[in-house]
Amino acid sequence: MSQGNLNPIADSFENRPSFYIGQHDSHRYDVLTDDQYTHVLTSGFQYVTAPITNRHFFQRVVSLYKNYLKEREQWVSERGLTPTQLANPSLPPPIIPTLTDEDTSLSPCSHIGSLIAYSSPWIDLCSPDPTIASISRQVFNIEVAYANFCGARTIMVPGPRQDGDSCGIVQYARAILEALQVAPRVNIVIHLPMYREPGLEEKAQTLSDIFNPQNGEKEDAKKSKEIDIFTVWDSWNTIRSVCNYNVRLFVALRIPRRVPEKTLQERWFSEPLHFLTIGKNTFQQNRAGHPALSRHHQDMINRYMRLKVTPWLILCDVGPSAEELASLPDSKDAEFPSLAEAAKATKGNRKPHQPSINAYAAYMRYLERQQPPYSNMETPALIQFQDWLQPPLQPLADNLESATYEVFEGDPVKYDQYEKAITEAMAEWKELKKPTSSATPSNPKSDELIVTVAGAGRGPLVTRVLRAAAKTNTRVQVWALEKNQDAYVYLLRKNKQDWNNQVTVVKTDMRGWEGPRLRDDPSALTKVDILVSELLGSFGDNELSPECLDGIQHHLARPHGISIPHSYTAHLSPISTPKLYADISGRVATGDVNAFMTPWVVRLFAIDYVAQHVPGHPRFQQAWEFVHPVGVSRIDDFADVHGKAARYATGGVGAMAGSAGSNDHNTRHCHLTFVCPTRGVIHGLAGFFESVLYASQTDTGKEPVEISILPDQIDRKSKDMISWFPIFFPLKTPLYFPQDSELEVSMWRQTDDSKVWYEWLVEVYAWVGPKTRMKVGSSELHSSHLRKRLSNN
Ligand SMILES: C[S@@+](CC[C@H](N)C(=O)[O-])C[C@H]1O[C@@H](n2cnc3c(N)ncnc32)[C@H](O)[C@@H]1O
Repeated sequence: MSQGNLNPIADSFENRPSFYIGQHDSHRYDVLTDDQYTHVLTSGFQYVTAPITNRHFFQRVVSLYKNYLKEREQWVSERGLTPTQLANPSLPPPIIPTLTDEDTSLSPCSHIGSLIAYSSPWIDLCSPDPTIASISRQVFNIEVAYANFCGARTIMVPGPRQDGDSCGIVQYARAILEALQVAPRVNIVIHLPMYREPGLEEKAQTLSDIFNPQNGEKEDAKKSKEIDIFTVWDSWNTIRSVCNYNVRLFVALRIPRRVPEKTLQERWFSEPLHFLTIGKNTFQQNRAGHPALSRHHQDMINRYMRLKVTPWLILCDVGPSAEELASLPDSKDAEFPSLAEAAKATKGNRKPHQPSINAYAAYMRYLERQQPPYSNMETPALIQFQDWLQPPLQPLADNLESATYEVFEGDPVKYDQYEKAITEAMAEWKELKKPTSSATPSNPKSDELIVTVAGAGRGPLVTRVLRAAAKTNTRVQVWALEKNQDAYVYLLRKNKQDWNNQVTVVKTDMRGWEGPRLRDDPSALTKVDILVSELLGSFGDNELSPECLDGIQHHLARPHGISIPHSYTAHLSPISTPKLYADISGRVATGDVNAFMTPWVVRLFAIDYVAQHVPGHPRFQQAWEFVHPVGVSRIDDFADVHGKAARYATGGVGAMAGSAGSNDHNTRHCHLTFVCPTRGVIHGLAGFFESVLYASQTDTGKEPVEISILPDQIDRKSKDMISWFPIFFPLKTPLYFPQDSELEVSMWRQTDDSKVWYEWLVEVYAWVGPKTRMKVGSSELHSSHLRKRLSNN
């Protein structure tokens, strides 16, 4: 027998996502009684579905419709209606009367919150027959309103039975939109298969099957042999688009018997999944005859369970069956079991009449324990950040708070990489026997390197500079510059307490700094040998690192001076992210009118990268690059001639109307082509950056020291680095693209000399012949509202 393990690093202490397992019976027509409900819970489930109406209501609706058909015949025989008059669409339609207590066993009970109300599968909201469609909508509205009255929080609605019939799907979508208004508090969850898997079609008979069976046969004949695995997603996309990405609209995804290809799995991963439903026929039997899921199923479920809001699981038609529940003994009898019952129960190590644990639920519990434990990147705090929109920091315009610096400092990976880069730079400085800027005519052999940390914050990079110097046995004079007056106080204190007063702390904007002074002769200015800065944003240059470094690079010793970082690049990839789109739409509705014109910092998670990697067109593509120091700077040349106090003017007009063009060298433009073999919809562009902190100057084969937040590079270049989340450039309107399309992304980094901002546009081209592309869609030109000011006042 296994003993409880008290070792906190033992397996049993590792955290994993929890499974919340429910039970659904497609042949259940009434809400479970209290005893039945308890029975299901003790069989290993945590919640159940409950039909909103029962067979009595179904019969009533069927009779009503039959009577209506008879009535129409009477209109012909008794009132003499001609076929033309009978076809008049203004003839009275059948109206479903309100529910009676015989029509439903759902009521506002204490556990209503743990019941998932299930709307009737026999209606057909997509029916081409206007009468059946009308009856279906009426039934649906009656059910939704009643479940809402009872206090149900979630209503599950069987999805359309077929895709591709645009008329039916749009009718269905409209009905869902109405239901969201009828029930203003509940979540509506559409129960859909991942794809139309042959043999797993919905079996429940609908009004259309009863009254218009020939329509169904026609549809069957239309079905092609080839399976298009994206048709269900197409239907879902129509439904949620008609419902304006309502945040109360979710998917219950039926897990198929055959796990589909990754592209489809990822597409559903990005959608608002509330439930994963698994039918009995998805399970296989293992050698011992117990239910089990294939490795592919396990991997897919494990992935979906990593979502911030983990989907709930519903096992369908796996028991306890309606018959078993109907034959439960009276709860009083249960207290007095027969001898045979008592003996059986003792054998099964349970109380008499206590049900045995359901084999399917037990297997799911086993899978719950088999999930990989949460990794370092899945701490509760980091999980909370998933898909959470933050406006980007503006460290130049705003002064950061201590707590924000503390968050930066919590990530050792960034600082380790910086330390590595500084160490290499110092070591190679010696190896290459470069002169130092501390050398003077009176002390020409001075080997002290002048190192400046520009934008020192609370000083973590200064500490790393000192460590690198100690490691490489390099004598240094360190300067720490910071424009944030509060952080400056912190730096002064740190200098006394931790750095032994060996750092010169200056409160200044780096662009206005006079430069370092010689220790031997403080009246003389000198140059910087190594300039360390970390002014990088999620898109590299979006926190104005290029402009800030422009203003200090003239202090760098030429030709030997080194900037760490040496360079940085911005990268893009188009993404589907319905949840972020819904979130941003909600912000616009509540007054943030520029939410779609804001590049958001966000830990992208429930997203689908729609572009595939093909030769010449990777999934993540570089937008542009900045390299430091810049070899020629007109401002620096001007200052050399006229002195720093003289104001540089180009005398020209830059690329922007009204600008002089003094910052035009920091504008950028890119035009990128992404290839999408499968169809889909995009909601914006994911942005990333990488940076070469230091590239060896001695050994050309040596790997540069880099940091990267690119999903396909981060593990190689700076594993587990959490200092930066990606950036998201949203699109105001979701942009649909057909299969075999190309997404052409244009982006600009713009400046008018006083501000910097981004503009972006996406166009869709579809291949319509071996050599012909046709433009089939475009976004509008977006321009970032949060323009970064180049001055901090
Ligand atoms: C992203 S923080 C990095 C802070 C610190 N180096 C670290 O790694 O924790 C950037 C810092 O640069 C400072 N900063 C930004 N622009 C500056 C400028 N033009 N002159 C001086 N400091 C600046 C900000 O106040 C902030 O403290």
